[in-house]
Amino acid sequence: MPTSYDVLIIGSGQAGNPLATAFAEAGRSVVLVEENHLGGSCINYGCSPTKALLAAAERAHQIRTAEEYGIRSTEPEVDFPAVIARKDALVQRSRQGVRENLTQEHAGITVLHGHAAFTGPRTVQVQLADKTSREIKAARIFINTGTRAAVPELDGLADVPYLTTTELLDLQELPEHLLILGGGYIGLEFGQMFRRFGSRVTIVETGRHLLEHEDDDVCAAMQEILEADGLEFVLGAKAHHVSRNAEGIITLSAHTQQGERRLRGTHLLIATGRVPNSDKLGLNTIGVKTDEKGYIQVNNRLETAAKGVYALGDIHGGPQFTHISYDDYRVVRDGLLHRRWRSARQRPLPYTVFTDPQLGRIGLSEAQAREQGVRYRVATMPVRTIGRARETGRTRGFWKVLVDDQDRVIGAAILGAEGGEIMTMFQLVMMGKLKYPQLQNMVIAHPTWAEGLNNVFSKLQ
Ligand SMILES: Cc1cc2nc3c(=O)[nH]c(=O)nc-3n(C[C@H](O)[C@H](O)[C@H](O)COP(=O)(O)OP(=O)(O)OC[C@H]3O[C@@H](n4cnc5c(N)ncnc54)[C@H](O)[C@@H]3O)c2cc1C
Ligand SMILES: NC(=O)c1ccc[n+]([C@@H]2O[C@H](COP(=O)([O-])OP(=O)(O)OC[C@H]3O[C@@H](n4cnc5c(N)ncnc54)[C@H](O)[C@@H]3O)[C@@H](O)[C@H]2O)c1
Repeated sequence: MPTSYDVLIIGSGQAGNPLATAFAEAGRSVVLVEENHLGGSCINYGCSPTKALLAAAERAHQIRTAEEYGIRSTEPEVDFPAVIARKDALVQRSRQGVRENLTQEHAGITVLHGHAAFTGPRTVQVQLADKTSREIKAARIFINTGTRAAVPELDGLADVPYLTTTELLDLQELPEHLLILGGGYIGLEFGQMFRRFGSRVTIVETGRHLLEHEDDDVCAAMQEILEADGLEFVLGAKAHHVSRNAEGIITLSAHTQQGERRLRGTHLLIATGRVPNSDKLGLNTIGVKTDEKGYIQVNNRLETAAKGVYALGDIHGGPQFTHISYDDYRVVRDGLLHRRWRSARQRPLPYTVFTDPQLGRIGLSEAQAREQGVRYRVATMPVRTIGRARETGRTRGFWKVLVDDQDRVIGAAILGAEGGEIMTMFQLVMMGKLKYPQLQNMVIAHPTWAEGLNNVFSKLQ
């Protein structure tokens, strides 16, 4: 006999956890099934651990460059296991926090550890960790199962002990030379991190520039900055073979426009995107549709083709960010619990690449504005013109802001110190539909990064 609940959540991701507590607070019986760690990828092997390690890498960089500020220092000694232990402690605390929130601070939530798969309409079989199974029925089912690293078809890869970010985050020895396949978010964040820990790093990317969705000038500036930090790039490269010799040296062979390249390293990180965890969910038994990559198809209320079944977060194809998954939770909570439906397709898309300096992005890029036929003007400003930048010695990068023919901001790419925070100011400007002359004349405390808002529009093309 299946056990019945009002709500079943599959996956303890960024939408599933708050959804469980919201339904429990509204008096519904909730069961949440997680096959791995509570908290999903962001907490356990995504955003938080990465940013904890990036902070350690930045500290090493600051020590290394302290003499530029008149502070004498020696080359920092990176105690890599200690760096990993600090990250682990943070992850443990966050995971524990999620567990307590679900199981102690909210009545009415049952947490099961196991793998869930559909066996019929609104019915799920859970294979529990102790090898027993449970059948569960629920009036509403929410799929929040996220993604895992995509592994490309590459001759020889099966015989090479490659890493994805999950394994790399638990490494105990610092790679001597890290080869990274893929120059996206993960490639750049991990690349700079390991370079600063002391590894040699080579990034191999198929595209002709990094960060495929950004404007050429932004990508070129990012590449220049990272090259100055000592990262090496092989762009426009088609990797076709990989092998490892008896000494543990990995050789990655790639066709490039300059001819064949054979790149040697001690470790290989695969960072070529993600694939959805939809393949072992039994979706065909209930008629949930997926696209050709396996992402679940949903409407703007996040409903799947099966009645009463919803999909939230990365599993419906992105954009794949924690804040988007969390907003999916808000869409469903408001719609189902408060009868206030809002479209999940109409929302701003802010994001930040956490390199140093960061790239904060909101709204249209210049290429997107052009493609969409939007009339726009561009303002750019080197970060070094901001007083705060010169005082703190953080002068790298530039701000790029687009305005429409009504003088309203329609997009920003902030490559510079605190790029994510400054981008969020532009997001507020866009929300408030402010016109750029209002920013030029706004009284801003001196000397802050925000003062750039006064000046960025002085060179509006
Ligand atoms: C290295 C890395 C760094 C990142 N950094 C950032 C960042 O800085 N900022 C940002 O916004 N985003 C970042 N992301 C992306 C972010 O982690 C995800 O977009 C976010 O976690 C949303 O995930 P989700 O809610 O869809 O599901 P997830 O958090 O992925 O959770 C899905 C859960 O479902 C479980 N599960 C899967 N199948 C089943 C099943 N059949 N039964 C039971 N349980 C199941 C999984 O074990 C997992 O715990 C990063 C990702 C990675 C990999
Ligand atoms: N700061 C953040 O918000 C953050 C950080 C990390 C990850 N994430 C999320 O995680 C997702 C996954 O990150 P990612 O970096 O793996 O994916 P990505 O899609 O950002 O980048 C993958 C890159 O790999 C390249 N590539 C694909 N196949 C290749 C091959 N065979 N050889 C060489 N290059 C190849 C692509 O051209 C692309 O540039 C991101 O899309 C993002 O949503 C976000």
